[in-house]
Amino acid sequence: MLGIRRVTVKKNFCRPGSRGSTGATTTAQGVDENDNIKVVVRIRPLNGREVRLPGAKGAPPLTRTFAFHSCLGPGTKQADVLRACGITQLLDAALAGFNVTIMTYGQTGSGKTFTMSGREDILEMDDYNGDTDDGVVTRSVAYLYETLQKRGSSCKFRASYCEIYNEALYDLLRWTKQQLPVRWEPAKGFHVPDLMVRECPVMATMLNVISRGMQHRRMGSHELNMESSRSHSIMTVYCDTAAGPASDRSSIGSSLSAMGKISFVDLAGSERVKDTKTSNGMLKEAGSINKSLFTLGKVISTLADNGGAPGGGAHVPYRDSKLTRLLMDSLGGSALALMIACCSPAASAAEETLSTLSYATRAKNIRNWPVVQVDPHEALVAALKREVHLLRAENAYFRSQMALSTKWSGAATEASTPSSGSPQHSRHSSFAEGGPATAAVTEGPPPSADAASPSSAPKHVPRAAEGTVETERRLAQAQAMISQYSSENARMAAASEAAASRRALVDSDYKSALDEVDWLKTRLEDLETTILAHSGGDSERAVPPPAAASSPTLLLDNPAQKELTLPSEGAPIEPADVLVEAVSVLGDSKAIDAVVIEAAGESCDSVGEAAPAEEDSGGQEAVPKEMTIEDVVFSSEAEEAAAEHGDRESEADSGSIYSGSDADSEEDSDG
Ligand SMILES: Nc1ncnc2c1ncn2[C@@H]1O[C@H](COP(=O)(O)OP(=O)(O)OP(=O)(O)O)[C@@H](O)[C@H]1O
Repeated sequence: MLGIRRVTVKKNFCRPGSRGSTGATTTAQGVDENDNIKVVVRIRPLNGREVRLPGAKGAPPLTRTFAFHSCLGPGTKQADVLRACGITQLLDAALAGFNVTIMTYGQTGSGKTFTMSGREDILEMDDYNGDTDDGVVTRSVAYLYETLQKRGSSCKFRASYCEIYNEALYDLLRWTKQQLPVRWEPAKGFHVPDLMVRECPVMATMLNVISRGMQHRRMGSHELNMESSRSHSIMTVYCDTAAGPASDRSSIGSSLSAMGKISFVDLAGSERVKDTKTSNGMLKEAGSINKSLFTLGKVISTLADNGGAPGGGAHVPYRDSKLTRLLMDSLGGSALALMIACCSPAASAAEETLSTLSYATRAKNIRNWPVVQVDPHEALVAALKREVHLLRAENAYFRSQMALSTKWSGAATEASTPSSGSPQHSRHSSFAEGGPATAAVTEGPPPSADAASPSSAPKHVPRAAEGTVETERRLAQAQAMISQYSSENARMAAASEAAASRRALVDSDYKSALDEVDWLKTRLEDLETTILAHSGGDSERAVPPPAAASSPTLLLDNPAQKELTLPSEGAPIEPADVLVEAVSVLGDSKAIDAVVIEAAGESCDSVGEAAPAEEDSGGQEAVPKEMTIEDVVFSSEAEEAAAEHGDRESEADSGSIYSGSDADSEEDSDG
């Protein structure tokens, strides 16, 4: 655990819906024109098994201070959450045509589901009539219907409920094990075409949707052997406001329908994989959850680093996971977003709490560009502009990736010729040499008006009744650009993937080499230990070994060959020194091609230098001309094997000064 003693969360420096830190003006719906994601922290009460983070007793605590839009302590009631988080303003905005996302984030057991859903199981009871534990979803739904009733306006509500588990998306209103695809369409952005969307003319139907979704979530977790806490759930309420009092529509400035929607997202636990009890089956699950959350983190970081908008040429990896595809509009898009970061006050959760707060702090920097979803044509133009912008950023990203790959593959890429016709070459040529699509995109007319960044997007969409021809022209232009970018990006994505897999191959080779080096080091250390043991340990090593009669020797434990005579004359070399040096050579060069042996101020290479073949005194077989690391290692293995088989007697018989540790130590101490 980190040395965290206390995490202080400062309360309320900017109330949601009020004039924001950006200084932007606030509309009638309490929505800033350039509205950062709102982040609220909720800390749940301790449960009976937990211990609070240590207070100020004893050593002064290390304190990290965070600031959020609002902070709800353990005493906050469920009934107060809507108001304290500014959710009622977001719901009003949804009724006025904005897209709204409310998500809970935090480690497992931190209170995400409690905050979002309360106890949804009781919704299924016949006599349900509201409950003190009701969560954000149920209370929001009640607020929506009540507000409409009070205003006397009409709104067509529809709802869908889905779940992402192991990067597979399931419909919770029509539970089957069938996975649904996520698709992109200019008018809708990323969406799930086959998801069931149920009309909810009355609140009871909406509550039924919620309870049915929860029921299927539980059923899914049973049938797919999953834990619901390991999945992301998204409940969406669509609000199509057709008509109403003029006051409701004044800020929209349109007599057309407003098409708002609210997505309630209960994210999977953010705890790290190492903390999950991972059996083999669970590893994939943890990885997939992490992939979604990891990608969410990357998206948030990229957006936060780019001033909150998907501009600045940075590639925002929305497409890397299903979750981020579906949340694309909520992060740096035209939606209003609220993140409720849930934390545990327990000492055991301090590290995760810190991580959650850091994550939430980054999310706070993301700026969205709320746009009322009013006119279908204008909405389409806005969506296309954003798509063009994102595709352009993605295009630039793939180009940089391909440039890297090209540089990396070097000679191999240069060697390919136009006539080779290999897929690799054709991909390369379309990128580097400018295929037709590339040329069309990069050399085409500057799409300034149609591919403007979100910063130049209209803050409020003007009436769509006029300028239909112009709109159609812009639509056609944007669609043409998108298809160009899409096809080019698809080609480059494939090429980038191929390059990545080649890189992965090399990485894996490199890793194998490193593993081998590690293994060799271990074996060398084993050998050193064995030799030390045989030579009587450190105390004996302090005593210089007796001078050899002729040349330095390094012992091998092959029973048939006990000594290797080195080519140079001089004092015998202590095996441990030789081995230490060998290790350092391996460590430095990561190559197993030489062992430098230092002895008596001299050095000689034992590997690569041919040592004269000699017969040992026993007239046994010749000593090999070269000694390699493998020789040393294998001799160690042979020695261990010999030791295991109680073969030490024969080693002692060989007359080696390093064999037969007992005998040696006696000899040395005598000496
Ligand atoms: N604010 C709170 N007040 C009282 N009890 C709470 C509060 N928040 C959470 N709890 C309780 O703590 C426990 C864990 O909460 P919950 O299941 O919501 O966590 P979670 O973050 O959704 O976990 P997971 O990711 O595993 O689903 C539950 O028993 C819940 O009732």
